[in-house]
Amino acid sequence: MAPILLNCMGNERNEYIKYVKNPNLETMEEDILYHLSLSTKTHNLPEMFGDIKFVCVGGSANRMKAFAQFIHKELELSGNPEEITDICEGTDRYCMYKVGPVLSISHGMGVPSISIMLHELIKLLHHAQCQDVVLFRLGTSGGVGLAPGTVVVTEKAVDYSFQPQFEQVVLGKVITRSTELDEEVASELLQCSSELQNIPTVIGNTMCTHDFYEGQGRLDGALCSFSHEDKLEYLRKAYDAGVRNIEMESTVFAAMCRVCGLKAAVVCVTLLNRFEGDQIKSPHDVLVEYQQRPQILVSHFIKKRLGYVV
Ligand SMILES: O=P(O)(O)O[C@H]1O[C@H](CO)[C@@H](O)[C@H]1O
Ligand SMILES: O=c1cc[nH]c(=O)[nH]1
Repeated sequence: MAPILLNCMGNERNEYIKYVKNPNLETMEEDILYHLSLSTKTHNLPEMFGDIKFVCVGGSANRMKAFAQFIHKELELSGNPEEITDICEGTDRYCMYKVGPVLSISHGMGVPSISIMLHELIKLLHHAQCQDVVLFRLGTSGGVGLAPGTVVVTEKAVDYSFQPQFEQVVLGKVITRSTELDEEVASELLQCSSELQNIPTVIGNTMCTHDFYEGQGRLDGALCSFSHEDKLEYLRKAYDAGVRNIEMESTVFAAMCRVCGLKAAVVCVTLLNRFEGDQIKSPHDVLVEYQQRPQILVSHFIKKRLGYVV
């Protein structure tokens, strides 16, 4: 017989939801999701979030608010999309908007920032007893041999040595986790891109770095310890290993979702071709339009899954 558990508001539920992999959580009276400004005691998480089916994350708070407003219109939901409220307004670390079955959350820049958000988000999905959730990272990136504005659906999220792995230091020891993403979701996204106009999309490997400048082989940081030739050689090696774009969160995103049994995809637009330069020179309106491309693609995916389009 399945064990009887109490959910976060004290009601019975009779099956384990396996999104978290931490037995300590079961013994805690209250779980405070500090950086999201939510808690199992002060919020009815199943009521607030139990119907979530899609979670979209991205670095910038403005982008994730714009995405929430966009998906609100696309799903033709009632209410004014301009009036959606930030669920995490009690903190300025992250923003979070819920639009029907879609949650849109910002994660800031880099692995430490997204990983804190993911710990609390995954616990939130667990406490809310969400089922069959798909996560997307909607980001920007530097292209490797691609025209600016190309959307890359990540096949493998790889580290600086082009390996599909994420290394985390735990109690002074390095733990290595696989960064495999969901193949079915990636191929469904590619199919979606073929049904849309003006969303040039490729599938390829995404390299995740811990820095935007030296870590991505840029010559224009405050520090630079290598030559133009060294940079091009590294980018050529990356290209030969299947890397088509570079960003700063994909490996930990893929690794944490995978361990927790959550289907996930990474969809990033390229802002420049790194073989041609380091500075992002496109005008603001062009960059805004580029950033909408992953949103349009993922919105199409969501609408297809929900039966809005066939
Ligand atoms: O556009 P976002 O989602 O922030 O992603 C990319 O942009 C930031 C660097 O400018 C890094 O966080 C990188 O991963
Ligand atoms: O070159 C780029 C552009 C956006 N984000 C990155 O991490 N790198």
